[in-house]
Amino acid sequence: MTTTILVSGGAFAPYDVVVGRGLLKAAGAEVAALKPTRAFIVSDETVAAIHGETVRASLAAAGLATGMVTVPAGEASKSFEQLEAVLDRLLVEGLDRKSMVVALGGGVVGDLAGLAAALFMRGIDFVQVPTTLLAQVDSSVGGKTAIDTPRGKNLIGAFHQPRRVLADIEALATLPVRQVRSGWAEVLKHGLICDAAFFDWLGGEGAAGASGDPDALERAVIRSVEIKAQIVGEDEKEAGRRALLNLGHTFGHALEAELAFGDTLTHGEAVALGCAMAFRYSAQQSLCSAAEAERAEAGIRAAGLPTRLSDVDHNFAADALIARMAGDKKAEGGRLTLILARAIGDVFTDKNVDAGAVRAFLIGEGAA
Ligand SMILES: NC(=O)c1ccc[n+]([C@@H]2O[C@H](COP(=O)([O-])OP(=O)(O)OC[C@H]3O[C@@H](n4cnc5c(N)ncnc54)[C@H](O)[C@@H]3O)[C@@H](O)[C@H]2O)c1
Ligand SMILES: O=C(O)C(=O)C[C@@H](O)[C@H](O)[C@H](O)COP(=O)(O)O
Ligand SMILES: [Zn+2]
Repeated sequence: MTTTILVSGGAFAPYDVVVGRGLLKAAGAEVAALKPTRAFIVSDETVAAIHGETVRASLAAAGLATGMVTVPAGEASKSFEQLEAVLDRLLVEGLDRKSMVVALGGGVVGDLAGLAAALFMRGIDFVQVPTTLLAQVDSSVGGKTAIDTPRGKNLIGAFHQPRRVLADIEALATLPVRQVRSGWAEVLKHGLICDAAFFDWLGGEGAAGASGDPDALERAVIRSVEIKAQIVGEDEKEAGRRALLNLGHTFGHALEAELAFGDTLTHGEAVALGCAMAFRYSAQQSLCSAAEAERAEAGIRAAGLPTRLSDVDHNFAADALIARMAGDKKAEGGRLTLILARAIGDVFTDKNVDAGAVRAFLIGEGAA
């Protein structure tokens, strides 16, 4: 059985997110239904070794000429170097404007392949086949594509919506537990943003998902995609409400950049820590109660995710973090923007955050 969630409402062509089991094997028929001249897989080396042949064979069986380019696994592949390598390969392979890029992998592959598709011949279609929990619940939906630079996270990119998303729950069976938890952070984030009952479920009946239970994972993916689809449909290009999906990211992206996008923190771990910090900062500013911030932190921690700077093996400097946060895409005219909380399930955008107050907060959190 599959569940289909429609993403629609903006200026973009509506598309389906299909969630279910056995979808990697069905990818050929799903892609062929979109009638491309050919399909070309972009993946990373780890995912290609595990799932590449299943998808390639499915595309071929559906009568599509196909091929594959891989990049090294990991965040470092969201780079100009790998973007250029992927684009060059698409040119060498002779893709045309009606060719389809198939992004097979986690958020790194989805963001990179999506940006390559947005740029190739000024934009060709792509399909997302997310193989991490994080990519299924978040990055494959909504059309944000990007690479990083040493100056910051996702600073070079484009909005380019996929034509379809195929989220195969079975693909998650091979995912290391650290990566399952990492995706769980973005699931928890969705509850924290706008669905307190969902947040409670994630810490109760649904908690088995954080250790890989497929039924709990499927429910978590479906609810997350519903939440994200609704927000993206209202505000594709983040003129307003979509910024709420950035809860925890202003802190989180600053931490990732300070760690040079290495392995110390995954994106999901950085978001988990960033969400806990956003709630604690909100409590410190008397925007939400201390009890609510503690409840948010407890829910994140229960999933085995970091919530404190002391959980990370690095000495962060408050001024360096503030400088990173000032370079965030939400910042306008040099003023910090943060997504803050009134309660679990009730967050808002503050575009006029006092950098001095954040600095004092960061020092209280243990930054130098
Ligand atoms: N575009 C968006 O809206 C959006 C949203 C959230 C996150 N992101 C981006 O997503 C990226 C993080 O994505 P991620 O957490 O998926 O990381 P990732 O793509 O690096 O994948 C994590 C690891 O899991 C491996 N892997 C993937 N699927 C596997 C499978 N089925 N079995 C075994 N191993 C598998 C990968 O090879 C990699 O080593 C970050 O760059 C983040 O900025 C983008
Ligand atoms: O889709 C969105 O909008 C999000 O903010 C989702 C985030 O989880 C994701 O990490 C996104 O890539 C961050 O966007 P950015 O604009 O801060 O780079
Ligand atoms: Zn994120």
